[in-house]
Amino acid sequence: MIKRKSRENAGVMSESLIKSITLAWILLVAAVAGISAWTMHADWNETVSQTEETAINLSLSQARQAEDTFLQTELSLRELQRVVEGQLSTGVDGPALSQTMRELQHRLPQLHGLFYYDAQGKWIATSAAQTPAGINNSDREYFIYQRNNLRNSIHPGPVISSRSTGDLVIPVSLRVSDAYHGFQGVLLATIKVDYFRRFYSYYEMGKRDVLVLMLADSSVLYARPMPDSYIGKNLSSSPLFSEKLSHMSRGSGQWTAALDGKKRIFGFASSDRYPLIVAAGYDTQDLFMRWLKSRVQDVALSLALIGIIVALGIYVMRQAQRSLRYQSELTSLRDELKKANNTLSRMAHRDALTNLANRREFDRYLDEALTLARQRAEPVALVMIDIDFFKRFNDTYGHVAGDACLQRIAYALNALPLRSTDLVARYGGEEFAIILPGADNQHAKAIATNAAAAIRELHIPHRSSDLPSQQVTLSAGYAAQIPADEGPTREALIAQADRALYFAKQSGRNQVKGSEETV
Ligand SMILES: Nc1nc2c(ncn2[C@@H]2O[C@H](COP(=O)(O)OP(=O)(O)OP(=O)(O)O)[C@@H](O)[C@H]2O)c(=O)[nH]1
Repeated sequence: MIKRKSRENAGVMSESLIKSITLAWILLVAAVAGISAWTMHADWNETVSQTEETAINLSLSQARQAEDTFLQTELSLRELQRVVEGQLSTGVDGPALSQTMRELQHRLPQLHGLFYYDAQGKWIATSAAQTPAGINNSDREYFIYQRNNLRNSIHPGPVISSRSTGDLVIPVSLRVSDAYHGFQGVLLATIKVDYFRRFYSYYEMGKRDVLVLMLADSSVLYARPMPDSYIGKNLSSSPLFSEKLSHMSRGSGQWTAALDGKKRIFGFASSDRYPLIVAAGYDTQDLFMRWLKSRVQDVALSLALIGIIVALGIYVMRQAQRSLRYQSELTSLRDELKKANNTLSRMAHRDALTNLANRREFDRYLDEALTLARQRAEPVALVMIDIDFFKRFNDTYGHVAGDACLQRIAYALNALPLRSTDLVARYGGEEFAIILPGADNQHAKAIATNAAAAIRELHIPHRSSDLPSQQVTLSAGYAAQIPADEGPTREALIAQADRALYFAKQSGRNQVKGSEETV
């Protein structure tokens, strides 16, 4: 029972230890994985914000560059406007104006051409080598815009294909008015889309990164590295126009480009002077792959660390299981040893047949009782008991029955109403003894008489007994002494009780005699 309990305890302990190790292990792996993931996440966020910063800076510089390009163009147009408006009353000198235009164009590499159309859209002057005949430009967007708009401001329009050369150009127009603000035609400068194409090609960008120049109405003027088919595309569905530009002139963010449906990290800037916007977008997937490549070492280190922890955890777990197994085996070995010790100790002090104290224990206990009695000046009594005609019982009923009879007698003696300090022992063979510390003759006689009666009450048949009851009986002799300093010794007390027993036998058996009767 005790053994099972201690095994159960060991089992519960080992289970909780394994649970603790597993929990600590999982927590450690989770902590390392969490810290690594958090570090990577923070690093990626830092990369994104740096990229946004770069995108804003690129957009700003390109917006400034576009602004300069348009400003130079505006200054040229203003100069031409002054000349044309000064000649309106006398009639515009087309060839001279064309010459001025050629000189101006020569100074500005972005210019594709300069033109003046009168109020009906007829070509009056151009920087081109010759004025094409029969072409009318009154249907162009810029012409209609300037005719209907009294504001004296330049108007960059959506990209068109030049009617003179077929090139893609950005038209920048300025109204010509007379003194009464009457419409007197349109001055037009066309800026080569190729100018921006060449300029944007100087920047090192990824294959899927974009740099886009747009008008404020969201139409594309040029988008690098997209083909020309993207020019003129309307991007009003982009978050750039639907959210960002409504409350900021420059900024950044991540969104899916309306241009081609790819997710990018954007920076954007709009011109303060002209309705122009530049956006630089870095492909999120490309950036992530580049970032991941640069972090391969960190990822490998984190994975290696987690691997080491997992391996260590498995090793510790195995060691713990092994030592727990050893511990459990040791516990059960200890239990078995304890049990064996108990058995040995019982065997050393107990009689194997009757389980009463044996002769060795009898001697020890009687010595102890005598020493104690000597110290306290109290008496010690001893009752010696011998079964009557037991040889005959064995002869009659056999040795096995004799053993059983002795066991029943021992049980009955042990069941007598005795004090906790009294001791019943098997003295030897069919002889028993009762040590009664603190008992006088009277007490000892009572116990001996009770013992005789108890055996009689067992009614064990004994047909070869000389006694008329033909049942097993006992004879008992008792002696009580207050031990003096020099005696009595154990042997003396035993001898006294033995003499009384001999007297009881002599007196016919089945009776109790005291040592006082033998004197
Ligand atoms: N069955 C059995 N018999 C035992 C045991 N120990 C001693 N005896 C027997 O007890 C008998 C004792 O016989 P005796 O000493 O002659 O005494 P008795 O026959 O009882 O005669 P009285 O004492 O004079 O009445 C012997 O025959 C022993 O063999 C035992 O452990 N088991």
